[in-house]
Amino acid sequence: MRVVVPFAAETPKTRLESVLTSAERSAVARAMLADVLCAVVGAGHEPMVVSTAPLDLETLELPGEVLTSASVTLDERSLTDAVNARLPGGEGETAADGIDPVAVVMADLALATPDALEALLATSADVAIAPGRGGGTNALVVRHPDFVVDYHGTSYLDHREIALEVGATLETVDSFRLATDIDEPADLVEVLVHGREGARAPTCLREFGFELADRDGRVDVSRDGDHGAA
Ligand SMILES: Nc1nc2c(ncn2[C@@H]2O[C@H](COP(=O)(O)OP(=O)(O)OP(=O)(O)O)[C@@H](O)[C@H]2O)c(=O)[nH]1
Ligand SMILES: C[C@H](OP(=O)(O)O)C(=O)O
Repeated sequence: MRVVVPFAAETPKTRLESVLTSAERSAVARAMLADVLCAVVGAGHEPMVVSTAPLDLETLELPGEVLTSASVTLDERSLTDAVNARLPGGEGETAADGIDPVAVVMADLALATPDALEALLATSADVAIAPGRGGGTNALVVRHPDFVVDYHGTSYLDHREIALEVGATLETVDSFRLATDIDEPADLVEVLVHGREGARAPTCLREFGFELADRDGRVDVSRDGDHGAA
C-alpha cells in the first residue's frame, strides 16, 4: 500500500519550543521520522515522505532496507492540500486506475510499531482512522475516491463527518501507539516510557539530557537533573 508520511521539515514541532531549541526540535523531528519510516518498512510497506523542504534520507542514518524502501517528494503546499493530492481521488488519479488505497501516517508518531501499523493497514473499511489524543488524525487509510482530508482542530470528528457525507464506510482503530503524537512537552514522557529499545527519538531525548522525573507522584520529564526545566 502507498504510505504517505507528511513531514514539516523547516520549523518542526514549534509547540516544543519551551523545552527544546530550534536545532533540537529539528533533531527530535528527524529522529521521530526515522522511527516512523522503520515501522512502516517493518510492516512491509514503502513509505513516501512528503516534505515541505528538500530532505536527504541518507542523513537520517536509516538501516539499509529502510533507506532503499523509502522515498521523498517535495511539496510546499499546506498539509491538507499535499495529502489530498495523493489520496485515491487526488490529482492524476482516475477511476480507470482503480482504487489503490492510500495510507497517511504522521511523522511524529514516535511510538509507532510495525504491529500497530499493520492493524490499521489491515482494515477493510473505505476509511480507517487512528485518532490522536485530543481529536487529531494521526494515521488513516483511504479506499474511497471521494474522501478528502481537512487537518487541524478536531480533524478526527471532521473526517468522520466527511466519510459520512461521501457515503464511505468508516472504522476507528483504537491504538495507544498510534494515538500518541508528540506535540507538547508532556508528550515527551510517553517517548521515554514507551519508546522502543533502539528507537531514535528516546535516544535523542536522552542525549539532550531528558529523563523521567517524579513530580509529587506524577511522572514528568526533567532535563539535566533540573526538575523545573520541562
Ligand atoms: N507535508 C507537510 N507536512 C506537514 C505540514 N505541517 C505539518 N506536517 C506534518 O504533519 C504531522 C503533524 O504535524 P503537527 O503536529 O500538526 O505540526 P508540526 O509542524 O509537526 O508541529 P507544530 O509546529 O508544533 O504544530 C507531522 O508529521 C508534521 O511533520 C505541512 O504543511 N506539510
Ligand atoms: C495535523 C493535525 O495534527 P495535530 O495538530 O492534532 O497534532 C491533525 O491531526 O489534524
